[in-house]
Amino acid sequence: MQKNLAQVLEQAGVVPVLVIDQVADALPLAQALVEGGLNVLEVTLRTEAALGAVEEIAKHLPDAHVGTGTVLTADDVRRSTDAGATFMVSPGTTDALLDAVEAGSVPMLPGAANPSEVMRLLERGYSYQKFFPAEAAGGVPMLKSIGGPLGQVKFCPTGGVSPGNAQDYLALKNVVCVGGSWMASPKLVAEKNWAEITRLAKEASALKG
Ligand SMILES: O=C(O)C(=O)C[C@H](O)[C@H](O)COP(=O)(O)O
Repeated sequence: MQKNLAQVLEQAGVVPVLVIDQVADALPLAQALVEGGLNVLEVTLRTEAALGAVEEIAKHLPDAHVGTGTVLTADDVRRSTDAGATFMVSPGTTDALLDAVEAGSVPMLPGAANPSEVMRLLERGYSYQKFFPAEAAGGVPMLKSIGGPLGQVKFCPTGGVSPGNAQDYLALKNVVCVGGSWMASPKLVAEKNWAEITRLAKEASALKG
């Protein structure tokens, strides 16, 4: 169920988490990130422009894997699928959300923040999970501890991940990639500073090692 997603995440390294306010920014932003070596992009469904942005990237940038983030409901699953998202990411998990995902065709990276949530997702077959909010929920020590009894689960920690701590996460055996917004901050996007976004993306992509 998460098979194709696993391959995408294994090569991602760092996944930019994007908040896009204007559809017109989607393509230049995605191009800037891909040029910097980051080709797995999560567009959060937090703005009116998000689905249009996903459509644009999916249609015009075949080198990128574009997914949706902040997927909370069955309706978000349907809208993500219609827009051409190749994966979805949620901050946490509900049964209604998982039911909708499993009835559909687009793989999900569901969110968990503690061992019980991790176990519940594992029971339903999700061995790749987002660890959110990573820093606030215990960061590197928490993931190391979870990796003892639940070593078969691989995580994409997101939330508070930065250039200063990304490598510590990526060095863990149970971390497949990390997510973060630092290389495409709302300020840089508003300024259309694509060159700086590419520079930060290059730095981030060098962290994969
Ligand atoms: O929107 C979602 O679905 C989320 O899960 C939240 C994002 O992953 C974080 O907001 C990114 O965190 P920062 O890198 O600390 O900005």
